[in-house]
Amino acid sequence: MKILETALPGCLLIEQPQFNDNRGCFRELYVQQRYQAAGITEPLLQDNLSLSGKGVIRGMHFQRQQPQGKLVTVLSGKIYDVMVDIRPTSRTFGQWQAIELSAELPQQLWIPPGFAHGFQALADNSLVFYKTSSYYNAQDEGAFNAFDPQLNIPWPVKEAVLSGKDSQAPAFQQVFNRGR
Ligand SMILES: Cc1cn([C@H]2C[C@H](O)[C@@H](COP(=O)(O)OP(=O)(O)O[C@H]3O[C@@H](C)C(=O)[C@@H](O)[C@H]3O)O2)c(=O)[nH]c1=O
Repeated sequence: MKILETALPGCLLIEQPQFNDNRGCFRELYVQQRYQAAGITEPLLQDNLSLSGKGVIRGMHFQRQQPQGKLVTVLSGKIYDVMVDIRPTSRTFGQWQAIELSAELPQQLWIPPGFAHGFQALADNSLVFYKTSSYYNAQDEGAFNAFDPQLNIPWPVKEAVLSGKDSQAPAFQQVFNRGR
């Protein structure tokens, strides 16, 4: 397993070994001991799965009191995954990074607690599996608008599909009451 640092401290791109043979392939998605040794020490408590058609944007989401670290794996299709640093004392507060994850490559993304997260599906049937370090709590959820001009995230698919909730999400500055 190869761990690659990203531009945002704490966010990691993980390259996993994949074993191919005449039947197909095999890959371990999470081995607690190994991930803890790689610095992902949070217990991963919940597993989530979402399926999206091309153009779907989910985000930008976070939890306030119980921030969720997320270990993201794409099982089919391809996504443009975006993380935004919302740790109040971070020197990269308000900065974002995007990484493409495809089911064709044995990669994962670790987004630690303290980041907002969202993605756009770049292909139909994009199946995204992610483990989280704290439980989902609808009352604790926060969101800001994926099209916030301050962040200016260049979502690759122009015909975007969002939930009603996400399309009405407030601006980044309105949520955090400060700029970058
Ligand atoms: C996220 C989540 C949603 N739900 C429910 C609430 C709602 O009825 C339905 C769909 O919820 P949402 O519209 O919030 O789903 P979605 O937009 O896919 O939300 C997810 O987006 C990505 C980017 C993340 O990072 C996740 O943490 C999560 O916020 O599923 C749960 O029961 N448990 C969960 O953990």
